[in-house]
Amino acid sequence: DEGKNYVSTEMCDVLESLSFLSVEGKPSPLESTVLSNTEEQQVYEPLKVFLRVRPFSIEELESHESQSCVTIEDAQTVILNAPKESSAMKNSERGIGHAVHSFTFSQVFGPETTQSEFFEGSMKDIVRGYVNGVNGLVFTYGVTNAGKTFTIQGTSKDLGILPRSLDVIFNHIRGRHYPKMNFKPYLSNDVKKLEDEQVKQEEALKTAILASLKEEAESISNTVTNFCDAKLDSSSCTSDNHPSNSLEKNLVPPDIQRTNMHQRTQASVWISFCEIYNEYVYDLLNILSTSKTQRRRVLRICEDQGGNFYIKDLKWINVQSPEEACRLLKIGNKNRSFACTRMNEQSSRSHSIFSIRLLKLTDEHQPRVLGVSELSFCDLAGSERCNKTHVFGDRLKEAGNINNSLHILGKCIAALKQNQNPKMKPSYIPFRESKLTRLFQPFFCGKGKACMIVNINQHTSTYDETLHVMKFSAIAKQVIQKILPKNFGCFPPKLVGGDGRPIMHFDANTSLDDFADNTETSAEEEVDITILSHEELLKAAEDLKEKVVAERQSKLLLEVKIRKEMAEAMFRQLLETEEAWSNRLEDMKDSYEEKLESKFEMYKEAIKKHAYMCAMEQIEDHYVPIEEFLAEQEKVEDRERKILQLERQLDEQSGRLLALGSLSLDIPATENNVEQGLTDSTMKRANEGLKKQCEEKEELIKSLKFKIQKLNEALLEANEGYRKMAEENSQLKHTIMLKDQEMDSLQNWAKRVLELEETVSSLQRELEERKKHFYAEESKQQKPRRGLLANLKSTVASTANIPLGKGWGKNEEASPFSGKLLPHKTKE
Ligand SMILES: Nc1ncnc2c1ncn2[C@@H]1O[C@H](COP(=O)(O)OP(=O)(O)OP(=O)(O)O)[C@@H](O)[C@H]1O
Repeated sequence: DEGKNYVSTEMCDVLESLSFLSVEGKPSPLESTVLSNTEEQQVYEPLKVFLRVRPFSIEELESHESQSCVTIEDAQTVILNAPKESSAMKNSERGIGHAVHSFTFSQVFGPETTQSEFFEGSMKDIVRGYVNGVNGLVFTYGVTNAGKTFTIQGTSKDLGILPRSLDVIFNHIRGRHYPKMNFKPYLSNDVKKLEDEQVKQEEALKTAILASLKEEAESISNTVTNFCDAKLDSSSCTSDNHPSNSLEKNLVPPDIQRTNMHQRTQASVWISFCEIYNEYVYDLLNILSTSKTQRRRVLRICEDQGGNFYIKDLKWINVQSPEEACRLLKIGNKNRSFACTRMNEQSSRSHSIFSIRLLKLTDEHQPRVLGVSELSFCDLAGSERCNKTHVFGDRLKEAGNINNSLHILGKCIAALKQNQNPKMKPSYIPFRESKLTRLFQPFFCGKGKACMIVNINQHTSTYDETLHVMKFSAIAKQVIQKILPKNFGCFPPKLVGGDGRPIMHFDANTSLDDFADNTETSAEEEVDITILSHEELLKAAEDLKEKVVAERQSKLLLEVKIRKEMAEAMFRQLLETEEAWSNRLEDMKDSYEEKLESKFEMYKEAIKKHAYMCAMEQIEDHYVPIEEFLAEQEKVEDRERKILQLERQLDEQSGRLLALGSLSLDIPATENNVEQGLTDSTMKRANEGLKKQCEEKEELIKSLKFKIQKLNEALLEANEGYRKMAEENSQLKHTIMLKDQEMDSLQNWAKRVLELEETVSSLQRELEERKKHFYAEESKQQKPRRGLLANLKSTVASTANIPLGKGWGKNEEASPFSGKLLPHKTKE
């Protein structure tokens, strides 16, 4: 199945034959066809894992180290035999694991392999891909003293893969080397065009860095010359005068070399060298002052828009020859050891990364950038584990960090392996969990080609660690890499000016937005305190204390401010709540008052009615019929009229008497006396009658007033009664409300109970069905049984008229056989 993913070997060859440095900005017709389909651009191939077994040193041979641990079976296979004292052997004796393990690799290089053989056998693809524009990563993995640094850097007499690769690269670009420094690598894959002033700064920086190793410059150039001389002597050399040419010829296909001669492209080579120590990144090309108080600057890992990580502010130095590059390597090593000496550590305690960036430019008056490719060599720290090394303090911290980053590398590789299996659930690849894996990420995500070199020694004392390394590499070997072969075709570099702003667009799709500020993964400046002296640490502690105090104060102020704001907010909320409640209270009061008033009116009416009824009852006792009253009234009126008439008559009579006064005094006087006597007596009677009636009426009025007073008192009493009733009424309402709430909750519970009952009944039904199904299955299975037990069971079942399965499952006590049969069934 994996084979389906691979583009055929021919396709790989075609892709690789498209030289990164041989085209003039436009893809060749062949390239166009290859790149027209995105699927076709991708090449899938397994991660190359090479094993290199270190030879025993003279001392080791003299101390009679056991030589039976590692056996090279063939060019791909190696066998590990656990020595007696190893944990692997002890475990295998206890039945855990095996004492012998076989591992396969892309290629196994035995102890007798020379540096040159190893380079040719392992680096061909990577360097060829690199000069063709494919990014490359080579990392060495193994325990301390296994030969990792020897493999990458080598010695001055026996150069490792790094100086050899440099030599091949420079030979490849010979005659087309871009002499200026005005195009510089920028961010992860971009190029910055420098102003003249910046170019001068670059040159000054380079001179300063190289000057720091001036005294050793001679020996470096000797080293490279030695290497060339060595190559001249080697059997692999051809008659070519330049030894490196022969090496290049072996690596770069002849057709590419031919093509290159006629192409007008140029290349600019830039170098960086850094280390990751205790999860801090340091630039090894920084000029370190001799002052012990100077701290090394910690660099940050940032992420560009494409999600690629790069080291911010890492120095990239332009090199014009492999000698210069080797000098920078030496300076980096010196800086590393200088820092290490100050920290009293060994070189293997950090991961070092040496990178070479190749910028492809057009050969014009004003060159354009065609592509960027990067080749990185990573010398990983020794992979031994803390428990084995018995370390404490700083060493334990180092070991922890190393183990952690290697562990995360292992996790990433395991996740990559798992993700390429379509049957398995894709898992998260924890690239971001360590600085090392962050920097490795692009190489495992199609943006480069990685290759792993596993270094082992044959020591019995480190057998368990070596076995661990081998197991790790066995997983790594199964990882399939997806490679997008044309770096500049897939990830076109952006060109920015000295100020970091874009100055040229390489294609129509590139916009200014693409140059937005990159995201930094860590916000704070990191400082590695492990490199400080006691006094410095005390000072740093004091500074930190002050910072803590200041921080606490600011936090306190902030807290006070927040609390104040919260209190204000709460107060506002309380006021609002209070207002809302008072409004509600007012509304309630109004509504109750309305209700009370209406009730009060009702009761008033009722009381009025009642009072009227009572009054009517009382009035009945003194009832005077209206007709009688009217008749009496008429009588009174009649009498009043009569009185008036009599008074008028009296007036007339008196007038007449006055007129007759003079005529006859005697007679009229007598007549007058008689008439007056008559009138007086009549009036007296009438007055008496009237007085009597008036007295009677007054008495009636009095009694009526008294009744009204009584009625008023009754009304007051009724009011009081009404008030009490209203109070009772509100209490009753409150009680009813509480009861309603209880009722609601009871109803909810009842609903829940009903639901649960339904669930239980459905589960019971399901259980019943399953039981039936199970019994049916069981009886089917039992049918073909022939034998005493089967007959016995069927007999018992038929006799007891109980299904056999049920008898076992439910009626164990009822069946005499059940006790014996049940355990048998459970076993089945
Ligand atoms: N293939 C080899 N042939 C000869 N000598 C070797 C070989 N490999 C390693 N050595 C020697 O073994 C010693 C340890 O090698 P080296 O320093 O490269 O180990 P290392 O794995 O890088 O250790 P560390 O992790 O501590 O840096 C060195 O003296 C080196 O010269």
